[in-house]
Amino acid sequence: MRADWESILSLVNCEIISVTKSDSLDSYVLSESSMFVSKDRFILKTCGTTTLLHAIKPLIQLVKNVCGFDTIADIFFSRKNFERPCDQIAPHTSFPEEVDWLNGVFGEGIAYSFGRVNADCWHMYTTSPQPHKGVEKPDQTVELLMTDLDPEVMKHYYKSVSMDGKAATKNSGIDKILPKSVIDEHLFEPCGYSANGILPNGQYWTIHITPEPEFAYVSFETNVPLDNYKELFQRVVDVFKPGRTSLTIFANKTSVAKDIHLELADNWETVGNYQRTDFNMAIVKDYNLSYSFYKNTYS
Ligand SMILES: C[S@@+](CC[C@H](N)C(=O)[O-])C[C@H]1O[C@@H](n2cnc3c(N)ncnc32)[C@H](O)[C@@H]1O
Repeated sequence: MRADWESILSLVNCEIISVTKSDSLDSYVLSESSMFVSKDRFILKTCGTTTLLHAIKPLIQLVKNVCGFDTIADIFFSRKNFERPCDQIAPHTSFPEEVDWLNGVFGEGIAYSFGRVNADCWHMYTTSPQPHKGVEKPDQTVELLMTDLDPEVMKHYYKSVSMDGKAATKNSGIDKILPKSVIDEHLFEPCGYSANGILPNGQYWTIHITPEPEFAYVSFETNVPLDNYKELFQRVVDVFKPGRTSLTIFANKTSVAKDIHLELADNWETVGNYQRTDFNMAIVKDYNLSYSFYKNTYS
């Protein structure tokens, strides 16, 4: 199986660094982010100039060959606007190009852009409603994409400061964000950090840090089910102290987080030092979705 994953990932331009397995989830730290595989879900997160969409067709074929599954309950592709779109390789040179490519595989889909398309924004593609049922089990994903990072805070993610990944996890406070997680982390040479956290029942979180001041960036993602993410948001921004961050929350109709969007709209205009500058809500098939953008008023 590992050889199959390696072959798919080679098309994307990334490699497996390490693997952690629980009874319901296999978690992979990659050279360019992370991959999570469970019985009924596959998540691939990449960065840089990787070509993530090249994984889709071989993945569909692999799942058919190995598991006999031939129906996709749902798919989501999302990303923030690129800092340097001209550095990207086809089919990732623009969101319309990515949408055309995805439509070529899945038929005419649904594409949205949230936030300010002339500044910070977040693009999302999913398939059109299908004749079969979508994901019925509770499903939620929360993501923070952070920029304007203080070099003092980013210093933990340099080999010259932290001896290894474990030291960076502890010294930075990442280990306190979702305690009791089994953490698989990697500190790159000379800098850069990736971690996957696993909790029971297929729950995961993943953090990727690019600390170089010219293009510093941190991403946090989890599927931990909560009916309010305010404390979690606060814990994440307390660790990374970004000047700016997006927050996206996806939750389907059976998730405990399904009504969080109303709470967000009414009560999350300011969270600690953070002031919301953009807020969009949408209902996409069985999912409630919100996009918020915050600025640190102290930075
Ligand atoms: C954490 S990794 C990949 C995660 C990616 N930034 C994301 O947000 O998903 C990126 C950071 O590791 C550093 N790095 C060092 N060696 C690397 C390698 N062989 N592959 C990828 N990143 C490497 C980069 O300079 C950068 O600071």
